[in-house]
Amino acid sequence: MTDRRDDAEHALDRAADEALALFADAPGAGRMRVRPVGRPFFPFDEDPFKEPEEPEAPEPAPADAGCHGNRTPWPTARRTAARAATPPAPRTRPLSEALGEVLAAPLTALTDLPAFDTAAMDGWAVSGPGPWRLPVSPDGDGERTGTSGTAGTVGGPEGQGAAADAEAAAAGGTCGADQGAAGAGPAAVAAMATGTADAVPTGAAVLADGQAAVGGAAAPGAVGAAAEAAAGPAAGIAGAQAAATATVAAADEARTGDQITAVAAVGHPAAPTGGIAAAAASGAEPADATNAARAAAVPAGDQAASGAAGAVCPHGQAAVGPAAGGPAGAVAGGPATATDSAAAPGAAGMPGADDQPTAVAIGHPAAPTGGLVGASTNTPSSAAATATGATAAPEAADAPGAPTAPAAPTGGLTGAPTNTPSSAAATATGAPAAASTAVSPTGPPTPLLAGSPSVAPLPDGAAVRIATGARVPPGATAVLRSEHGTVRMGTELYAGRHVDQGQDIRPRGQECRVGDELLGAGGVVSPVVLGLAAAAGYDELEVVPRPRVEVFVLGDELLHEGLPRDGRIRDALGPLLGPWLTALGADVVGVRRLGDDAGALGAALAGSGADVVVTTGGTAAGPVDHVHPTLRRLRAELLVDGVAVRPGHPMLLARLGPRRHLVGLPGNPLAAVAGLLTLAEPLLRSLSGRPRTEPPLARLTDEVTGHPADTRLVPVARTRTGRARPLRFHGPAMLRGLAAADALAVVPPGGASPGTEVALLPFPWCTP
Ligand SMILES: Nc1nc2c(c(=O)[nH]1)N[C@H]1C(S)=C(S)[C@@H](COP(=O)(O)OP(=O)(O)OC[C@H]3O[C@@H](n4cnc5c(N)ncnc54)[C@H](O)[C@@H]3O)O[C@H]1N2
Ligand code: MOO
Repeated sequence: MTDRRDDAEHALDRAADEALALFADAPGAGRMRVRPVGRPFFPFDEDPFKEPEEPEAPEPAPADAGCHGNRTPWPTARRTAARAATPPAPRTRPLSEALGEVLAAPLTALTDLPAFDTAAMDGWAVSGPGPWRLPVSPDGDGERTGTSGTAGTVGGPEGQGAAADAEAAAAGGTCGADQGAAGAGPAAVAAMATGTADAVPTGAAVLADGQAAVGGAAAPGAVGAAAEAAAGPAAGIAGAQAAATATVAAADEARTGDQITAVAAVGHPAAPTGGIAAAAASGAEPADATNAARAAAVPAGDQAASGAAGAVCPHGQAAVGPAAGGPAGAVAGGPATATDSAAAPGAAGMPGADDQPTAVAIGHPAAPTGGLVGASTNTPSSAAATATGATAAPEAADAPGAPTAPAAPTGGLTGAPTNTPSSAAATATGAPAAASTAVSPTGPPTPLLAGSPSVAPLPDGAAVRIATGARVPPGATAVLRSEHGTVRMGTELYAGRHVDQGQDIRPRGQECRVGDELLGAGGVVSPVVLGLAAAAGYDELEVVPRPRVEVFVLGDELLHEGLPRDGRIRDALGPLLGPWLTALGADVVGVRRLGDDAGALGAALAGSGADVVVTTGGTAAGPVDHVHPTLRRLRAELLVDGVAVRPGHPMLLARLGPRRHLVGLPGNPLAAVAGLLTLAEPLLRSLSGRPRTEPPLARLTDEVTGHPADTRLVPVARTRTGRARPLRFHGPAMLRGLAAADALAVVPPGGASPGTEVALLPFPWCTP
């Protein structure tokens, strides 16, 4: 059946081809011949894509060129178009505006990539052969398990607070986009925790949409500033931003042993009253608690609190244990995963703020004292603020009146529509005393997170929790994946399998070194190039500006909507050409319908500021074909006036002035596309700085009857085996074959037999 249909199709194709040949007006119609199989066709024995040895000046069209004159051979026409113009001077464009433009200079790495050794997996950075010792909390507590964090869920009697255990926050303290906003709702929120920095790099900041959110570890001096900022009467966004800023700055200066304050601030853009909920943790020095309390003392107060905790989302819609609370603050319950915590009833009780139903409490079970704070921000690249130091008060989870936290599908913290590229992390502990580093035997098991500014060295035999993307500490020899490690006694880490040196560490410079050429000049800036450029440190790119192109659609018979009627037809080229030209690298500044009005065409040409004007129709010598007369009047120079190609032979290329050109496309739609790919494509390629490329070749599945003297351009579809199948409905006025095609095949005079290799002019949206 298929074969018979194919046969029928091919018979139709052949009939159409023969009809075309019969109507051919070129001399030598009787000399029809078929090229031998296996030889690429380049009409006139010349490769149309090959650069000649000597650059040629464009040849002016012969005086008698045109419909019946000495039309330019197709390969020459393409070369002439390619040489008609040169690219303008490059310019610098921000990344956000460079898409589709062409690199004027090579893209050279401004940094090593990765910029530093990073963990490729979540797990532990380890030094030397195992087993390894893990850091421990001051109370001797270590990690509970090899792979999951511990957390308690609770709200105090006053129902306030959220605390995040370091593990839990890192693993699941998220503000997933699917999760409902909770906590402070539209109000701005700030959450603050005090404690002791347990590692130099702790803390960082997260700002999303500019409104929000920091978890920061701050030196004592900075704590007050941050607190003040957060507590400012402006509250809301301003306060949150100020807090964020202050905390970021402070975090950079934090040193081991510093008393720190983790501040998480979120301002919602729509915050009407600007209330800030500040959550202060204790388990720290009283002075810090005071600062924290100051931060909490917000005029709008409905969410203000001390001893409360916050889980913060970058967009600020979410997630805090917002309400006021007693000094007892948050409390911690038993072990639980972050997810459990989030879903747990009463996890975040908050009476007195009925419309703030949620806060998720994740208290560290081992936290010795005081209210605590966990602030967790989350973004795609992950961020979390963590705190420990909650006081155990298991009964608090059942506090009457405590609203139920919504069952968040994932993540330990309440969610808000969120996720932004910015990210950071903060860690704080409620440890009242001594300094600790990531590997201190007295320090808590603090994970190293992506975005940490610096990393303390890891001594031989030690291990520390690390997240994917985090800097690997100096001295680390490998990363042990979390699923491959087992923690015993809380402080000993065993590998379930052999760990190779360097395993799961992405070494600095693995992808490129600073100065490496990532892409050559002439590359088109694709979405991927934008990403690569950003990763490599670029804010802007040097590009060739897109040529400005204006399309003039000529023809009184054209309708722009509805069905053909009264002898009039729809304009098929206006809708087709704009996007096609854009895909060829043009900046299409307009598509104008000018009818068949010589005056309007002249005025439009004279007034156009485009680098290239593309006209459709009016190229022949009919009574209302105004293109030639108008070009003559404007003293335009005809570079190509008619091409020995079917369809489309009346196509033309003219120079309107310095750096201004016109491509005249015939009105028949397939003829117009033939002109587009013969003249406009090479002209735009040159103007936009795109390099010339070798045409793809493909063998024909079937014979194509040739024109005796002219090149034929035939719509073809690529088969699964890479052959080119000539398509039906390829008459000059048709679009149907073109719509099913991937390319136009270049068939030389005389035609081509099945299996013959021909050059293709691919459509930009199809892979060759
Ligand atoms: N005496 C001769 N007449 C013609 C010759 C020739 O050599 N000697 N060549 C024919 C060929 S080949 C072509 S192609 C056309 C080119 O003519 P024009 O460029 O002047 O185009 P028009 O006459 O304006 O239109 C031709 C045809 O296409 C239709 N058309 C025009 N614009 C559109 C559009 N935007 N969307 C859809 N269809 C369009 C128009 O209605 C006509 O049917 O000249 C032959 N004549
Ligand atoms: O070949 Mo025309 O018939 O250029 O469309």
